[in-house]
Amino acid sequence: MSIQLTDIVKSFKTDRVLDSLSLGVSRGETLVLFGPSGAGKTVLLRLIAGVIDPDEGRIVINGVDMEGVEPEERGIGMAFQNFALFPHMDAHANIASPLTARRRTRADIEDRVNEVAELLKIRHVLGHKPKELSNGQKQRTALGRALAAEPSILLLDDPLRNVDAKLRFEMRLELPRLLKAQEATVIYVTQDYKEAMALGDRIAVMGAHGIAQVGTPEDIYLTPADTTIARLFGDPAINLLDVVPEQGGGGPEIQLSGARMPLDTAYAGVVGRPCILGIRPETIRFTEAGAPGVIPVEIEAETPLNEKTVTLAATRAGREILISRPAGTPGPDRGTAHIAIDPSGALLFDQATGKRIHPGESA
Ligand SMILES: Nc1ncnc2c1ncn2[C@@H]1O[C@H](COP(=O)(O)OP(=O)(O)OP(=O)(O)O)[C@@H](O)[C@H]1O
Repeated sequence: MSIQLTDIVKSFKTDRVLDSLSLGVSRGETLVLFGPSGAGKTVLLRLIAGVIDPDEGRIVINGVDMEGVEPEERGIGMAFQNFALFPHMDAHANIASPLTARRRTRADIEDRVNEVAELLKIRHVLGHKPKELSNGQKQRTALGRALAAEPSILLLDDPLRNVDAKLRFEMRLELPRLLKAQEATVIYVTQDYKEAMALGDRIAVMGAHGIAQVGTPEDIYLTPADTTIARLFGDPAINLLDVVPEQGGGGPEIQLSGARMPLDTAYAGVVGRPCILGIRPETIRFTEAGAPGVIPVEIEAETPLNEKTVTLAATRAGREILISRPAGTPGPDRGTAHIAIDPSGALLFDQATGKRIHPGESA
């Protein structure tokens, strides 16, 4: 492990922001910290950087306990939300500053500055002073400086927050390559789930009391620990319907719109238990009436969403369901339509706690 946090506690007055948090990040891994405002993401980065100290717990970096180790001795590069650029230097000099300090050759510095400026799309403003840069450009310059320094550990606090949507999209595609090429261990904070999924080897989802779930983007998307996390990932959001599974002829099933949707037989233990059925909009498809498990719905509205078309439909009981399909593929007109839900993608959560019910779990 490159970074190992064990039982970290941090309070401000009576407010316990981090409560016994443990987390390990492997060498070369990009770990995304994802969560709502106030969850303690920045506090966690500041603790690792050594700007503040934990009340309890241990921080070990590359095998060395960091207690008493000054921030500048920790070998960490940072780009925080407040840009902290040198105001009298242009963007080029700001990005080059860690390399100049290390007395790298001029040609070396030029190559490195141009490489990060190219990636961050700021080559055209390299001659500008911070006051002539937009917030998004300042943020990218600060990120460029952190990248140029090539630290073995890089802490990035929402570095694309002020960057417009189109650039964010492009950087989501390009940043992972650059971070991998750096071979740095990266902790990357964001509130944008798409950024989290694009950049993270793993994602740590932070809730009110620390880390709610850690896993690969796929783990978090396909098997979220609870309904809150399920809702945070996905656009359109996951469908969540209150249901009570029943015993059918071939195994557990759910009644929807007068039809019967079979559940995986591993869910036999949930018959009679109040559950929430979670269905991702893209796992539902329109189909013909008549086949077993096909559910009739009324189409209410349709809207384009980026590269998808999203349909709002209602069951006979008036429960609304979102269905998404690739834009340009045919869909039904208004009126009655029929849908099929892939049971292998259906998730079940406990109605009382919101926690995901694992297949094979008994009542
Ligand atoms: N120096 C401080 N003094 C008092 N409270 C603080 C201090 N630093 C952070 N906090 C509190 O700790 C909590 C977590 O703050 P933090 O900035 O880590 O949240 P965050 O998850 O990074 O949010 P955001 O995404 O908005 O940056 C907040 O309630 C904040 O008010």
